[in-house]
Amino acid sequence: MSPLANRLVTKMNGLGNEILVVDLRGAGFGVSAPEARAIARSKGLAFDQLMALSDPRSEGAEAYVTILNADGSEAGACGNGARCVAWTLFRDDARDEIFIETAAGRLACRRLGEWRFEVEMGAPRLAWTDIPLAKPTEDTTAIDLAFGPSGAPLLQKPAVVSMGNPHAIFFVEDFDAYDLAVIGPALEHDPIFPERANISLARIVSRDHIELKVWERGAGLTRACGSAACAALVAAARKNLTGRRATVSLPGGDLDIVWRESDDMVVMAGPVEFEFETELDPGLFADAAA
Ligand SMILES: N[C@@H](CCC[C@H](N)C(=O)O)C(=O)O
Repeated sequence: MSPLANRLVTKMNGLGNEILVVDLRGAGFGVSAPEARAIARSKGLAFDQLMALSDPRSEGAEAYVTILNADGSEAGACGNGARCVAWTLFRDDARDEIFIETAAGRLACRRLGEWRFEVEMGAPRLAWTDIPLAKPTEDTTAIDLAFGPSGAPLLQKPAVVSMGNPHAIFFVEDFDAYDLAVIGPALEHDPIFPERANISLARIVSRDHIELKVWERGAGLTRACGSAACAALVAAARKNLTGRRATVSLPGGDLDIVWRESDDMVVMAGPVEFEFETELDPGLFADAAA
């Protein structure tokens, strides 16, 4: 039987990005890719990202967080998930700031209100090797990629940004001309992205407002993606389409993003929602090798 059987999980969402948090600190085991896929396939617990907490690896951090997409792949960053993890950690804690660790680094999380949190998502990584791209590319604000969806204007020259995970952002005017569910999978798997990529369509509304839709690597179309919102603001600011602070409107709602000049840090603020807590049914893992 899977050691995850009967473990307590917390179902939350960040702007409709479906998040499952499982606290495995002290347990001595994590969540395997087949186990993650089995939970994601289940009726009541389907998630976009599963945030698995294990023991912290450095002084002063509350937990190390492994981020798994619905397809079982691991991601370096998840902004909406980080806010949900912060909510679970702040639940019985009077402090207003804590630190979590992820593959992308140590993130400071702050409570702004009962259901609102801020996360320091790290500095963006902008070299082609950081994304990574398959070939040397000097200008990562407009890479050599074009895609011609049927019945819509050509998509070309996306900006790319790593927030600890790879993002490609196409700035478009005809925001509603594209079916991201159709073009997303092809772009996610384009050979220019050896580790695949999260694909965004962005429309500049004003110098401090961006509209964004995201096809997520390993999860598909989601209602919101925090790291994509950070990447979009960085890409827009680098292209001088916005300043270094903007509201990013996603289908699930708004995130406030700031790219701090003083230390290069990208800071994301937004809400979370608690849905329910339950134990993992042992039956879920009957075919977890699949
Ligand atoms: N929804 C997340 C991003 C999750 C990871 C992403 N799909 C990847 O594989 O890089 C967010 O809120 O940032």
